[in-house]
Amino acid sequence: MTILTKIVKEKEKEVSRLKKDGVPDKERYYSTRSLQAAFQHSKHLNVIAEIKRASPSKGDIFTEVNPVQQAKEYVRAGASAISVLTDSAFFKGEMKDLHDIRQVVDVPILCKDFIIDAVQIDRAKYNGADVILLIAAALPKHKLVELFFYAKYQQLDVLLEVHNEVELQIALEINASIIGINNRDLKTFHVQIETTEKLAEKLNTDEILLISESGFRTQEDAKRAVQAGAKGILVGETLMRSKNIQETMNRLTLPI
Ligand SMILES: O=P(O)(O)OC[C@@H](O)[C@@H](O)c1c[nH]c2ccccc12
Repeated sequence: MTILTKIVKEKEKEVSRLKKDGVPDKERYYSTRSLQAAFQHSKHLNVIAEIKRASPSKGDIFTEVNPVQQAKEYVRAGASAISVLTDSAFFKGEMKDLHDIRQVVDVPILCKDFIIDAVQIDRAKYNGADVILLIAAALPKHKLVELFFYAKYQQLDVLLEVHNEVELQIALEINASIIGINNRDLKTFHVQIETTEKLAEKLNTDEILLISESGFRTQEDAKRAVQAGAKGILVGETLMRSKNIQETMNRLTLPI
């Protein structure tokens, strides 16, 4: 069984619990901020800085992090958006992290989770997400379509994540306007920036907002994303391990 299959199985249990208990805090309402508008015409590479305590591929990364302080520091250092891993079973995150961060930062916030049901979209929305992630590899097309439109209806932006040509084709058929190319294969954990370079050729990046995800460490990596037409990069581990977030951000925030 691949790790993705394992995670999705765990999510099925989480969804049944959520449905049974109901989504808490339904009364909260946040107006959402568009990541698309903020990124599409920007003159520099936008960094989506991620709060990532641990991961199945790397184990513990920075479990004692104070997510609110970390997010504030990201924004101070120039992050265009914050990604919060809210999965607890595999990434040691919590929905509360997202909620708490929403109280203190003004940039768009991405709820990074394995969404397989609309109830998770409700929960993300009620906790202050502006953008949700949908992973093409995790869902059949009809389900992707259903969740995509449900998120739109909830006025959320959708980052549709793909890793190969078949998934990219599906994203294009759905008319996704923000596409994330994950350089990491969620089945093998193998990471290569080349994935973005190869798949980006099949996209009109003037019309579709391209985000390159995973594996960014050096300025050279960021340069390759810019050359492929990406307007943003999603960076987790490198920032979580950084001893000087400002310096790391400066290194990655290249002009476009
Ligand atoms: O830590 P990295 O290599 O910078 O990667 C960040 C981000 O792209 C990665 O966390 C990610 C991309 N897609 C995902 C889907 C689920 C969980 C995590 C992810």
